[in-house]
Amino acid sequence: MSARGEPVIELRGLRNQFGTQVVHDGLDLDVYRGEVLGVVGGSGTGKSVLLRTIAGLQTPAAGSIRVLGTDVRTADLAARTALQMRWGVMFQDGALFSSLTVRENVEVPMRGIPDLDPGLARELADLKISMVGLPYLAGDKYPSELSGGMRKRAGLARALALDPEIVFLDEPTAGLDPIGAADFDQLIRGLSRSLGLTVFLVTHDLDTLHAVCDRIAVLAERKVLVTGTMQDMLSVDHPWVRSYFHGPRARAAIDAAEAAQTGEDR
Ligand SMILES: Nc1ncnc2c1ncn2[C@@H]1O[C@H](COP(=O)(O)OP(=O)(O)OP(=O)(O)O)[C@@H](O)[C@H]1O
Repeated sequence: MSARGEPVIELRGLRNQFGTQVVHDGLDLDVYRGEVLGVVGGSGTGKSVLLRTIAGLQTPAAGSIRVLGTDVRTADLAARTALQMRWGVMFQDGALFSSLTVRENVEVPMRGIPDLDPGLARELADLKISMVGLPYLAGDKYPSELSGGMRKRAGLARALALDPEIVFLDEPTAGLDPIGAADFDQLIRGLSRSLGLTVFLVTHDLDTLHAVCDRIAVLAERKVLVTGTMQDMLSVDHPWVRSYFHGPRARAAIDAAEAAQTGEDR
């Protein structure tokens, strides 16, 4: 798909630091409506910090963050609350409340909707649970009764609870076996296409980049070093980018993607 709609996330001059450790400095990034952007980078380059900063869970030291046209840093509380209802976040392992059932977890974001009928909230939650491919009965289960893959799906259902325009996913396939990871990739791809979602996806998983992402942003040297398609990444002359996109794992991911494409073409 074309990755050039209207920008829904615009970062300019972003700076994040913890004490004397500067994680981001002068970071610029645009994310366009309807695209799936994969964010990659070496360990500790600040991928999760970036996600948390955009999603309003962390305050940057400097820079501007516009999401869906609103300046997150200067907006008043009402505007920020309204904005937060237009995105969903899925953390690694789902980050579910262990004392709540899956259905109750999915209902949590709906508590912000005034006068929402409890029966309707339940129906909406069940709809989200089925959208992510969980069996109906999973709604009554507690997170500890689910597999890791099911917990991730439940986390995704909760991120989708309010029909968001943007979804932030932090390493969605980490810890899944290859088949589970491939299934999850297909789920993300399918939902992003059918719902027109913009997806900001932090990952280490080359298969995910191939299967799901329209564009890739590489974090290095405290900023977004480069953005582009997988094809673009292959010609970037930077040590980390070269070793990541040309290493043995990259070769295996390219082979797998080509095999999948051949299967689709038949
Ligand atoms: N709340 C915090 N307080 C202090 N330092 C932090 C905090 N959160 C993150 N950091 C530091 O910021 C840096 C970036 O962390 P982050 O988790 O974003 O990296 P990452 O790129 O997601 O890494 P990985 O690929 O290993 O998950 C790390 O050095 C980390 O220790």
